[in-house]
Amino acid sequence: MIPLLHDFTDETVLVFGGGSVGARKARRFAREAEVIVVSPSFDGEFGDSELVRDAPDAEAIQEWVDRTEPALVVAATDDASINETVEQAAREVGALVNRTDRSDATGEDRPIDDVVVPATIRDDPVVVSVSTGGASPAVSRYLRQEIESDIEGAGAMAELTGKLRGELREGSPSPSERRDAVRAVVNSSDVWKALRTRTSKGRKVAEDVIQEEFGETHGGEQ
Ligand SMILES: C[C@@]1(CC(=O)O)c2cc3[nH]c(cc4nc(cc5[nH]c(cc(n2)[C@H]1CCC(=O)O)[C@@](C)(CC(=O)O)[C@@H]5CCC(=O)O)C(CC(=O)O)=C4CCC(=O)O)c(CCC(=O)O)c3CC(=O)O
Ligand SMILES: NC(=O)C1=CN([C@@H]2O[C@H](COP(=O)(O)OP(=O)(O)OC[C@H]3O[C@@H](n4cnc5c(N)ncnc54)[C@H](O)[C@@H]3O)[C@@H](O)[C@H]2O)C=CC1
Repeated sequence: MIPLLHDFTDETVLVFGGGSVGARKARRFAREAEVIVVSPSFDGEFGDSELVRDAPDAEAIQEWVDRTEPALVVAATDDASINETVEQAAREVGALVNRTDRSDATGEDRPIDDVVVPATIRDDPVVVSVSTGGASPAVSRYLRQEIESDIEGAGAMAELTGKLRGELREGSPSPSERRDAVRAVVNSSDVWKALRTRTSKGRKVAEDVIQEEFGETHGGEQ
């Protein structure tokens, strides 16, 4: 399986099943997409999702999919045959489908076939995702917890170097000088330390690193 990032802004995610799994997926996608959850009962927090109380049969499931034109359909009911119907309806319209009751782990012949939802750590705009390709979600959860503290400051670093590379692009450095300057900032433990301690010095420390880098680059070989 190959990871991709997908922008769900202005898109619809249609979730069937309002149990704890449906709720978890709904909360995740509601931060960006319009989420509609269809289920006869609801258990948990669904974020900003629209909740529709209904126990749709196959025909009604297809109608929901046709009407809402979702980018992604999540099958999260506790009924495998309903989840199968949801998957078929999603495929009918070319939507992505997430079968929450599928994995490659069991050795049974029920492959994932489409998308899995990874464990995710955010320090915006940085996002780290962990997947076991469906083999063991508990491992994804464990690694997510392990990695959480490692990426502290990464969001601030991405924002800072994003700005700096824009500024360098407007200035005179060549693309290779620019790359070296940005790499030097990202590799600098002083900059990371400044960003992690949230003193406002991060930018100043980064500028010093760039200054030093250009001094060396101009003096040495390219
Ligand atoms: C294939 C996949 C499809 C999908 O849902 O996208 C899937 C499928 C299944 N999960 C099951 C069980 C559990 N899932 C979790 C937790 C998470 N599951 C997530 C994703 C995925 N789960 C996809 C693969 C991801 C990958 O590639 O690793 C996470 C990462 C993301 C999220 O859901 O938000 C989230 C952690 C988030 C976090 O903490 O950060 C725990 C842990 C716990 O709850 O403590 C358990 C209990 C322990 C265990 O069983 O391992 C079962 C068995 C159900 C049963 O036995 O009935 C199935 C179905 C099956 O195996 O048949
Ligand atoms: N991917 C994951 O991370 C995990 C997946 N699972 C799988 O996900 C499934 C759901 O798990 P839970 O949320 O814990 O189960 P649950 O039993 O709490 O929730 C199932 C929901 O589906 C609803 N439902 C039943 N018929 C429906 C229909 N025709 N249309 C729409 N909704 C309908 C029920 O009312 C209920 O709200 C489990 O069967 C299991 O296979 C379980 C744990 C983790």
